[in-house]
Formats: sequence, structure tokens, C-alpha cells
Amino acid sequence: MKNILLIATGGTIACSSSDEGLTPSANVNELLSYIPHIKEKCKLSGISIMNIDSTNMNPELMMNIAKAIKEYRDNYDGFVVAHGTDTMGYTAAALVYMLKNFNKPVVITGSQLPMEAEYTDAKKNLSDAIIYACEGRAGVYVAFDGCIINGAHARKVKTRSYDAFESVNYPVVAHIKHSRITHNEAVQGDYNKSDNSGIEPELCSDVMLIKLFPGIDNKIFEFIKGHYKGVVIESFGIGGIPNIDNNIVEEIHKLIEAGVAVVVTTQCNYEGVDLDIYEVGKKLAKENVIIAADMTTEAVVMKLMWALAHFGKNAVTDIKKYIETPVFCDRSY
Ligand SMILES: NC(=O)C[C@H](N)C(=O)O
Repeated sequence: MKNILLIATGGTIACSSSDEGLTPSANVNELLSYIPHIKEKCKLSGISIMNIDSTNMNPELMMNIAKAIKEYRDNYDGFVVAHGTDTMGYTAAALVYMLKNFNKPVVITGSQLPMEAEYTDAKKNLSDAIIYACEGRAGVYVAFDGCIINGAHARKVKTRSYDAFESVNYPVVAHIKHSRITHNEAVQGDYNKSDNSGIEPELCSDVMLIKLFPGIDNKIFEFIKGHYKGVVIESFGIGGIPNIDNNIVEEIHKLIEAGVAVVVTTQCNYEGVDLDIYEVGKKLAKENVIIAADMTTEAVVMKLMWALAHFGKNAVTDIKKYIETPVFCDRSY
């Protein structure tokens, strides 16, 4: 029987109703008490390392999740993280980078309704996550509504429905129905075997994320130059960046000259950026602009945080190389 550790962090899955609204309160053993049948599938232990609504998640706390996995890495065959759904896509992506050289499964899950609610999705999601962790397929995944999603591609797309998560720009890795897994073998072969050389739980949070909109004021870029080591810019469409009245292309030149790591992604959900299509983009691509390709914004923000923690400011060439190289199939080009 596989030995699995459940790491509880809070989220709706652990919430109870109170006069102030839903608050995370159930501890890890209470969560497990709702799925007694799972004991037939594996040996389970649980720890609570925080009990927060995931709107309060931050890089420091994400690092604590990675550190807990590092601490228990040799004692278990797989790990399940119970987490709020609102920032789950960010934490999943952060774990992909912090754990990229870890060769055991880490499955993150949560729910739209609390475990104690009558029509909760929590029991299924938690059971599915544990069942997938028992499979022994290394990597970081999100288990939600019967889907197993690559941790670098999970995005919350619905605020209320059970099918809240989508696998953006990558196929669903497996489906789980009535505890039975159907693997999508077409994608399994893509994963490189990690060398288990170590968990690197460091992130640098000196990062800004900007979504362009018609009329955006350039002054924000001057502020970014003085305060951040990296910025992710959600451009228009396949990579459109204003260069006439509101010359943001010029601002990007200045940021790069100042040693800030500038990543260009898109505000479209699907298919990614390609700066080679339009003239403005082509010019930018020749500089040290980092191209996010079809990574999700969640993944690119966390990859930048990981890269900045390891390569530092003024190491933009190394950061560019790292971000533009696929890790756990986070980008397809
Ligand atoms: N469904 C949820 O888990 C939402 C909650 N606000 C959280 O992210 O912690």
C-alpha cells in the first residue's frame, strides 16, 4: 500500500459557516473523516501547515508548502495538498518550479463547497487527488471535478460551478470516474523523468503583473523600473503593444536597459504570443524581451519569481533562457 501525506492549507474545502461568512476551520483529520473509504486504497497521514482562505496565499506561504514536502520527501510515496481554489493555479505553478527535480507525485485539490456541505464536491475531489497520488506518476497536478490537470496549466475559470478549473493550452492528463483513472497516454510520454536532485523552495516576489488596456498610463512603467526586478506584461492578442501615443514599446526598452526582466504574454486565454508576426513585436523580440509563448499567466508569474530567486537582477539573459525553456511541459514552443 502506498503511503500518502495530506497537507492541509485551508480553503473552502475546510470551511464552516459562521456569522461572518465561510471561514477555514476544519483540521486535516476532520477532512479525512469525510472520506473513510480511502483507507482501503492507501496509508494516509495528515498535517495542517496553515488554515487560510487562499486569497491570502503569497510566495512565502507557497515556499512553506514546498518546504513541508521537502521535509517529508523520503517518508511518503506521494503528497496531496488541500488548498483554496482562488489562487490554486498560482500555487500549483509555483510548485512545478520549486519541485521540478522531485520524482514523486504532488496533487493539489480543493472544492467549490465546504466538505461539510450537503452537495459538496470536496469528497470527490479529495478522493480523486489521493487516488491519483497513489499512481506514482511524478509531477505536480491539480485534481478537480474528475480531471487531472498539469500544475502549470490549471486556471480557475468559474466562480461557482464544480467544473471550475480548465487545463489551458494543454490536454487534461487523466480523468477519474468512480475512482477509476483513465490516463491520456498521448501526454504522459511528454514528461521528462526528473532526476530527484533536490527541491528548491525559493521565490522572489519583486514581480509586477500588468494587463494592458487602451489608454493605460505610461507612468506605471517608471514606477516598475524603480521598484521591481521583473514584470509580466499581458499584451493584446498575439503580442500587440502600443507604440504610438502611449509608447509602451519605448518603456519596455527603458526597463530592459535598467536590468528589469520583462516577460510578454497575452491577455487571451488560448494559443499564446508570437512576437514575430508584427513589426513592433519583431523589434522587441531582438532585444532581451522574454517571450511567454503559450504559458498561462499563473505559470509565467511563478516561473519568473523562481528565476529571479535563482539568477538575480541583471541576469536577464539567464532568466530569459530559463523561462523560454520548457519545464514539465509548461510551454509547447
Ligand atoms: N473555493 C474556494 O476554495 C474559494 C476560497 N475563497 C479560497 O480560495 O480559499
